[in-house]
Amino acid sequence: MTMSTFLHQHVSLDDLPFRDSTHNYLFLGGVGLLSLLLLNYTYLVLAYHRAHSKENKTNGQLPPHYPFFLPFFGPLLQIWWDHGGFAHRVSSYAGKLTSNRFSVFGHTFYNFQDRETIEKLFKHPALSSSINMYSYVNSYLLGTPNYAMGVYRADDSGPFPHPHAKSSVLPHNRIDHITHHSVFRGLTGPGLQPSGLRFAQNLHRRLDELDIPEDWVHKPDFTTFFREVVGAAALEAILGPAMLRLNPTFVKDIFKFDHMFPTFGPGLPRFMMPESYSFRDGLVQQFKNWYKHARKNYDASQTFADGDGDPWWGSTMMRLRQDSIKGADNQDDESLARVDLGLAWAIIGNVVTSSMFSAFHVFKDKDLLSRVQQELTEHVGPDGTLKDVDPHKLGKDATLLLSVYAETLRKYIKVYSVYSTPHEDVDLGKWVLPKGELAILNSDPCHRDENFWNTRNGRHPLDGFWAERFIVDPQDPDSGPINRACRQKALPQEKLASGKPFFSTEGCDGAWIPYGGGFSMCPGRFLAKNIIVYSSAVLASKFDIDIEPDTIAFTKKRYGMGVEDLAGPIPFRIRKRATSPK
Ligand code: HEM
Repeated sequence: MTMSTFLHQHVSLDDLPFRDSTHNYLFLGGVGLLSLLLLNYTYLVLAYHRAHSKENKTNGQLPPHYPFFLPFFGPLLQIWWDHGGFAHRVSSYAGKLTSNRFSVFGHTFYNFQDRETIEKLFKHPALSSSINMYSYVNSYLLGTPNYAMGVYRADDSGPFPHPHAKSSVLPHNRIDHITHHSVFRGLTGPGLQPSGLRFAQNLHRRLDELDIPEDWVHKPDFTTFFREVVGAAALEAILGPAMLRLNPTFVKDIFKFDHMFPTFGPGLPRFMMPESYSFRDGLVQQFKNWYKHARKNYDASQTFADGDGDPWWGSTMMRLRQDSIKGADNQDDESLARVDLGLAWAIIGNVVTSSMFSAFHVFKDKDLLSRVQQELTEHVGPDGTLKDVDPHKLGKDATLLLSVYAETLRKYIKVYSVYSTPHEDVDLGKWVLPKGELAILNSDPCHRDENFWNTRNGRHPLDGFWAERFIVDPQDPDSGPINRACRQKALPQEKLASGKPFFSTEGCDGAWIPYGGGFSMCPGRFLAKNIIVYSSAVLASKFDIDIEPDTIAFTKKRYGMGVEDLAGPIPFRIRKRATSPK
């Protein structure tokens, strides 16, 4: 029976709201579609609850499908409207973090958020590669040309020195391993301590150049101050002075790029965002200019005394990437400049604003500030100066500043990390991740898990900032980051025996995850910690700072990429401390 016959037999047109039949057909079609959608949605909701009711009874299940009213578009509207709210809904069930999957435009995402699963996921060797994420970032966000993307898309050999047994990728095309090896060497291996020391020198030099007087000076924006001082010092520590000298607008440009970064996410073509595309091309050109110059001038004899840096390539890591990455098929200056742009973004993308927030909280709370200053005096001695302190050492010893650092990342880092399994299904205990599927996890719901974190019975809510959250006081059983019921790991005996309060993230493995986790965990995490702790330390010891606003507003435009975008400037005033060390 056609729609028309059905209408004539069962429905009088007078019952319908429109005079002409076309509109009435459309109206009825709409009602029919809506009913189908409602029926489908009711079924999905029931299936969802049913799946969660068995959640703790069986192992190896597929995570339940999170129900959406519009099947194909999934959560798009919710993400657009309130990404953070959606992330929390899709990550919990009956007040507890859990795992769910959802689909957008036919792509399924396995959203793993319960702690036990996250811990298993981080340890599973089949999930060690971030090559999928890498491919997406390189092509969509950085604009790496298609001819060069082939090796990224084809590499299923994994990040380890030995390729996966089922992979046939040639050694020189093992781009996953090649890139990881280079950043591990530069950021977690022999390059780490020298980079930190170069950062410290650059930071002191840049602050000295500002020549801040002993009388108050007003500045329009604390974030811009951090970009120009901490951001530039960090970039120079890795890319070196020549890059910044040759491209005087580079520091400003990379932060502008950071701001526009999310707009490249959906992969819109050039004609829809020509200005952003050509701005990004301009940045890539800055890298290419630098390569030419560094190749011409580099001389191994000029390597710095730290054994890692040099005046042209900045660090051994940047120099070695020239050969290792370009050794893979179809790589050239253009493609290398794109991935180096990505690395430069990674250097500043989160650490600069996180450093700013760490300092923001230290200076906003006068009591905290004086305890930080006291801690620093104990480190450097009454006549000492932070110029003599290795950031790597401070990043291990400064208990209070370390706790401020960890709490800053807990509160402000809202980041997705992505995992995939190209060769096999992965057993994660309660849940399973099928071969070829994409797992995601989001730090935000974990960082605000009321069931896990210590809030001292609600006195230090997770939306707030508690500078001491990550300090364990052996004399106080209620101290430390984890609430009593969730503490599973024993704390280091020698630290407890010392009787002195100490910094700890012990036992927070699947809960404090600002850097992702597992093998593909952020390799810049140690440098990031040292930068954040050292920046607050230097400012607290050298300057008085009054920050105007008490709270900070965000745009919500880059939820899931780390620190969110600030909605406006943070005016402040600054002066040199009368007792400031040199
Ligand atoms: C607060 C600061 C930072 C945060 C929150 C952060 C977070 C992250 C996260 C979540 C990832 C993805 C990890 C994964 O896929 O599991 C990542 C990757 C990466 N980060 Fe960081 N990061 C920070 C600072 C830095 C710094 C300072 C550097 C460099 C000096 C850096 C270099 C990198 C690199 C190179 C990657 C890609 C690693 C790969 O090859 O897969 N990060 N970061």
